[in-house]
Amino acid sequence: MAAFLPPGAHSAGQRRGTESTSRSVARSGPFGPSHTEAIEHSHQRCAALGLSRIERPDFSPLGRTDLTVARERNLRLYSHAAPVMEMLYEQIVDTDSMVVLTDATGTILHSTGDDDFLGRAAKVALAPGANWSEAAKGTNAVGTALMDEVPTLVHAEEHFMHANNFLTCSAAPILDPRGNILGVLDVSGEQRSYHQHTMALVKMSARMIENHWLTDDYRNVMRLHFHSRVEFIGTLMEGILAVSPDGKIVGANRGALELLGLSGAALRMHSLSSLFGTAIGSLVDRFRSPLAVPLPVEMSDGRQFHVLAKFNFPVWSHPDTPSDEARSTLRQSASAAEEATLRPAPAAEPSAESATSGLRHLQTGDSHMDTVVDKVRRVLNRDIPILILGETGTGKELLARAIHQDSERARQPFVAVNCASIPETLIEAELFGYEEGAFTGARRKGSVGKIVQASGGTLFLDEIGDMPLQLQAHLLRVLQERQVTPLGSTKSVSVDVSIICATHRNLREMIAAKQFREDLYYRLNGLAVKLPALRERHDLMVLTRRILERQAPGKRLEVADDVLRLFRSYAWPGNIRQLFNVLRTAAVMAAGDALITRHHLSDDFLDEAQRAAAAAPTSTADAQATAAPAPVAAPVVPPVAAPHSAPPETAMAGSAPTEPSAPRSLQDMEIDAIRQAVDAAGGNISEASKTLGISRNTIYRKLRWK
Ligand SMILES: Nc1ncnc2c1ncn2[C@@H]1O[C@H](COP(=O)(O)OP(=O)(O)OP(=O)(O)O)[C@@H](O)[C@H]1O
Repeated sequence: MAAFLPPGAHSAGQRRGTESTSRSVARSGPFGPSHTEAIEHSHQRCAALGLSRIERPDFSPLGRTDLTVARERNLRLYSHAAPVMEMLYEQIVDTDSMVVLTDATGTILHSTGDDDFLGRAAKVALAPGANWSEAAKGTNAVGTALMDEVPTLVHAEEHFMHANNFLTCSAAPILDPRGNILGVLDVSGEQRSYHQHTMALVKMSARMIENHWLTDDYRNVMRLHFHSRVEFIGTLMEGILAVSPDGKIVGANRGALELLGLSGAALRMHSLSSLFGTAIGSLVDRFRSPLAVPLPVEMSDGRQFHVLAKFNFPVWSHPDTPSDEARSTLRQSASAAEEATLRPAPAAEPSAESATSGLRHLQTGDSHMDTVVDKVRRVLNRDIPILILGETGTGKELLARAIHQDSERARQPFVAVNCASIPETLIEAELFGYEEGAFTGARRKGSVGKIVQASGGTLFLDEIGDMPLQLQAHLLRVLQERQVTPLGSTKSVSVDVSIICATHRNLREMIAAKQFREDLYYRLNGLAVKLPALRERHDLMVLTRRILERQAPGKRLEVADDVLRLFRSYAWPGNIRQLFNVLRTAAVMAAGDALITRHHLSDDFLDEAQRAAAAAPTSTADAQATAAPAPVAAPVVPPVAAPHSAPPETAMAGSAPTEPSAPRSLQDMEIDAIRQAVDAAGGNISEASKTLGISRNTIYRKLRWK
């Protein structure tokens, strides 16, 4: 008997089905044998985990703050997914259904759907904040799609927990161009609302999000749009490859993997010439013209595709770019060596990416940040592991990316692993990879793991403090031996990765509490730098301007004085991420207006900021003096909020008029004057330099923290 029932024949069967065990899942139900097999495997996993089928729904979703943090962490995913979710919902409106977006751990970030159904769904915790991983909810489309990493339908009684049997759910994982899971898109509905087209819609929608993500990630490198049928280029069915300036394949969408029949890891071994027998120079030549038509190419096994190249990088017009003549000679036989010849000299080609994302872009007038950047620059390319400390949202990942971007490894992958967001049981496999069939639930073909994926490039281990203790020993071994042995394998793979770690935790305290290995700590901590909290920074204005310019390019949005005062008095617990979110909303709300006022701020933020301002009549700078933040860029973990440890600059910052006046040096007063001028000029250093009658360089020099 099928444990699930075809649409329409639900009630009696459903009651019968509630008594079934995993063995009673259909041998071959209406959805086909491979579907049935996947559900059976999932049920076995759930049974092995000791889950109960009659468990009551877990109503302990994330608290509001944790959900906010989860949402903020996944803001980029949501910004790509939101319009697609809306469109998807339009297709299923009034069908007792909802659209769900989860993060990579299965935590629901957002949902949209029919009101009645949202109410029913909430009764089984199918609502934002709840986690729908298999370990939490048993077999379900989101959790099982995350385990199997493929689009997954779970219908009615196929759900492991009986409470969920009224649902039919179609979910597709959303992957980034390097194959990392970003989250899951799901349509869940009343099981009677099952429609066979739903899964196709979900898959197409996930693909749309992935394609947007890829285009966004690689807007500064060449993108190849291809298909075996020329009319499919530009549709959701097309393959997209991202090609680095030296011809390496650095990213691919799902369509590309399917069309080429290659895994992401296999594709990364290819270059443009080994794949399509063509060199990047010839594509640049051909597709420089907007009228160029797709180029037919042939793979070494005889398969034919049509290729359209898109690029917008200035690097190709650089004088060092080979001449057309040189290119045409090289074009005769496109080998990897030739591509290397085509590569412009590294020193002469700052890519468009690095033009907006390198370390210098983090220097926005805050002397703490200048010190951090200065320290980091000194160890760049020296094979010294960097440990980035700082509160959540202070820009740790951004700094790590900037370090990679400015390093000699910039052309190689930057692979980020968030040790806190991967379930503990999966971190080991995720990092070190695994052989085919290494453990239950492993993908059939095995996986190379993030360390190997980062080979030649940078591995960013975010939230390293959350890495389980036994894995710390494994990681230490890998770092010492520079060899990885995938789970279930006896063969080691040599790796060359630059390591950057980050954490908001106090690792020293964790070492004292035996939660973090001291030997690993010293291995990871070649240089520790601490990013200042936003409330400690003195470039709020510049950051605000910069973020607004990004959010509303060319609109020259200004911020009303009282809003700026509010910003300055607020403590920004979510740091730059929170500022970014507040401004993002404000920029949208202010569409058509030139000035951001309180009306454009979300009520939530306004309430909180006003309350904070009322409670603390002095400025944030005053607050800094009392909060005594930790010194920046300390060699090892500095004591967070250690009393009386304020660095000299903090003391300066605390010298607002309301502060009981301690004797101040001429130098302090000079710096105050500069800060005021920079602030009055809205962060515009040139303008401030004119007002003060000193050069821009002098301003930068004076503001640098010594
Ligand atoms: N200097 C900056 N200029 C503009 N935006 C920034 C800056 N620093 C950080 N941001 C933005 O703030 C957000 C958070 O940054 P990021 O993810 O790097 O912080 P984090 O410290 O790694 O956070 P978490 O600890 O939660 O992982 C991102 O949207 C990032 O683009």
